[in-house]
This record gives sequence, C-alpha cells and structure tokens, in this order.
Amino acid sequence: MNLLIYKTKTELLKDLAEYIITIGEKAIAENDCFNFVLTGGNSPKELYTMLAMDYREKLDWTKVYFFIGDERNVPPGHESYNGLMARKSILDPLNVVADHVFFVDTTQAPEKAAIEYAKEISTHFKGADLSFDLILLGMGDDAHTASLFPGTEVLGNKDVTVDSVYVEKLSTYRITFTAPLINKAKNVAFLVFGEAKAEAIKHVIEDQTKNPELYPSQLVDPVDGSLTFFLDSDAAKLLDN
Ligand SMILES: O=C(O)[C@H](O)[C@@H](O)[C@H](O)[C@H](O)COP(=O)(O)O
Repeated sequence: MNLLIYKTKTELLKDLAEYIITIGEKAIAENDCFNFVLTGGNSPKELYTMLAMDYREKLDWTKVYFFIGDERNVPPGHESYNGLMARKSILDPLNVVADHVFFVDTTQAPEKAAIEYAKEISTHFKGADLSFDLILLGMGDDAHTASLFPGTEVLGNKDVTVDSVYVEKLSTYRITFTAPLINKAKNVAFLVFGEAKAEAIKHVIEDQTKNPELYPSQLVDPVDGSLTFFLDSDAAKLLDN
C-alpha cells in the first residue's frame, strides 16, 4: 500500500492526474487499451476536468474504456447520476465515443441494472478475468467506498461482480462493484481530501483489527494489484506519522 500525502488539493490532483496518465500509457502499450473505472461523488470533478483540459494531449484517449464503480438508482439524466457528472466533466470534453463508455442502465430496476452491467463488463473482457487497469475510488466520511456502505448486505458478497444494494441510511438502492471485483484490479487509487474524511482514513489505514462492517473501505485490498491513497494533509491529519 502506497500512502501519498499532499499539502494542498492542487498538488494532489496534479500528481494523481500524472499517475493516471502513466497507468494509461502502460496499459495501452501492453494491451492497446486502458480500462479505467471512474468514481462518482464530488471529489473527482476537478480531477476529471483537469484530465480533459490539461492532459488532453498526454494520452491517446481514443484507447480508453470508461466505467463507473457505482451508481445511484436515479434516471440517467438526473443531476445525481454519476454517469452524468462524468459525461460533463471528462467524457464530453474528450469526445469519448459511446461504445467506449460503460455506465449503469438505471432505467431498469436496480437488481436488473446490476445484472446487466455485470454482463456488459464480462462481455467487454471477453470472458477473461475482470481485471481493470485502474479503479479510482472516493471515500465517504463513514468510510464507505463505491456504494459499499457500513452494515449493508453487499459487504458480504464474495463474487467478482456488480450488485444492487438497499442503503437504509439513504433510503435508496445503489448499484455497485463488489469488493472482490475492485480487488481484481491491477491498480486501485483512493482520492480523499478534506478534514471530514480524517476519522475514516485513520480507521481504514491504521486499524490493526479490521472491521469492514463499520469501515467498508478496509475491504479494498487488491489481490495482485497496487493500492495507493492520494490524500491531502487535512484528510491525513489523524494518521500517526
Ligand atoms: O456514488 C458516490 O457518491 C461515490 O461513488 C461514493 O463512493 C463517493 O466516492 C463517496 O461518497 C465520496 O463522495 P464525495 O467525493 O462527494 O465526498
């Protein structure tokens, strides 16, 4: 596990953008494509815009396939649909073509949407191991990641798949990568900044005895891949030096 702590969010985002480009270049050199899973939420918006604007010429974006690690149970045009945020901040500015975008079809019921999304991903990987080149993750102040929320059934899903889950505290369904699917990735990177996340980060990174029911991000432990935390000093403030 790599722990990278930055004084400012700007420094963090620049380094993370360069990290993403480096992984993309390697994936394209090796397999002529870069399978890149975006995180939802607010944290990545600035990063996505930076990639689309400042790093437009730094990667052959036509070789990138974009996925989303979790989705809310709202229509695709809804303002809180993660896919819409991704379209606005990076996909449309980079003119990404439709068949390079794999998002959750939330016009279907959550369970069906999850099954369909898992099928699409499996078809994309032509039945081979579902091993993404990079999965970008955010983290909530309750230590959830993707839609792996504390105390939810999906935490116990041992399948390498996409699942639907009812999240009591939000009174809504979510569709999410399971922890085993995340852990199949070649590289996983958390993007976490701000003081509100400091308590969660401390538990996720420093707890000797893991308690993933309470701190689901502790489930992220790639089988063969790399795990890197990109934190600002506020999010890292409770960590022992
Ligand atoms: O659908 C989502 O909201 C995300 O995938 C979720 O896991 C997010 O990464 C965290 O909730 C952090 O969200 P912020 O970046 O908005 O703090």
